[in-house]
Amino acid sequence: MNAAQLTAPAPDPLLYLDGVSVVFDGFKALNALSLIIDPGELRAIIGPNGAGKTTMMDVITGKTRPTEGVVRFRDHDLTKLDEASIANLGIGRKFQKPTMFDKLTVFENLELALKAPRGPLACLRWVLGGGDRARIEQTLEEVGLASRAHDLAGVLSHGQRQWLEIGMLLMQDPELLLVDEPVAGMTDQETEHTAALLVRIAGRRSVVVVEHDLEFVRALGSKVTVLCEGSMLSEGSIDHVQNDPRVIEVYLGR
Ligand SMILES: Nc1ncnc2c1ncn2[C@@H]1O[C@H](COP(=O)(O)OP(=O)(O)OP(=O)(O)O)[C@@H](O)[C@H]1O
Repeated sequence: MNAAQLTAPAPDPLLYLDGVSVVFDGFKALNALSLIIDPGELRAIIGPNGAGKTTMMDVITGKTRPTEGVVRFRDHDLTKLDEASIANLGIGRKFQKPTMFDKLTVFENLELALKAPRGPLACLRWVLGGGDRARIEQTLEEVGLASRAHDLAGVLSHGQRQWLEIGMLLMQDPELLLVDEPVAGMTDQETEHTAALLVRIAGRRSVVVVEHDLEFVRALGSKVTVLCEGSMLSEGSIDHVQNDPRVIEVYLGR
């Protein structure tokens, strides 16, 4: 490492949470949570049930307003924006249950996802251009569904449906993708494919993954944040957090 690299400033964070609390009827679902996600970073979030993982995602996407704290995406104050405005800034969220049109093909679902932000009128007049077709084909490759492009979404396996939904989110070109328990119910092979997929798509965008499956988290090879009782309990490599006595006590040791 040379002197210039040693003194190089850290990149401006893409997502910045500081002192974020959410109180539901006197109960602190988030308790002074701080979290920084860099551009292009892949981050895994783990923690026991009720730790506040979903509430954290809800705060980032504007579904839940924090009681206090700072939530910034680039230079935007997310606490002042509604869900639609936050999505338009480039934050995509994948929920556990995929939402797609079963009677359309994989390609058509991606095509529709590409049109979605253009509004209904634009959709009616919309003709698939060469550039758009190339983007759909690139996304099919990225999520590993190129060979299924012309199959109906309804006949896909559970894992393939999850990948199609990730592909549909990619069509909106998000800068930050939030992914909620992507491998629940997947076979081991599908789980491996999903880890490789998320590693592949991070870099060009940031990806935050909430997951309980620690073998999958290990396969991501990313920094891991452990939440507990609404706060950050530990952060570091999977080996670091798995050997942290506090994490073993509240999460892993049970
Ligand atoms: N709308 C709400 N009203 C009241 N309490 C809530 C609400 N949403 C969440 N909570 C509580 O806040 C705490 C954090 O919940 P959250 O769903 O964020 O945890 P989690 O880490 O995602 O858990 P899991 O792994 O089980 O999904 C829980 O105790 C939950 O019961």
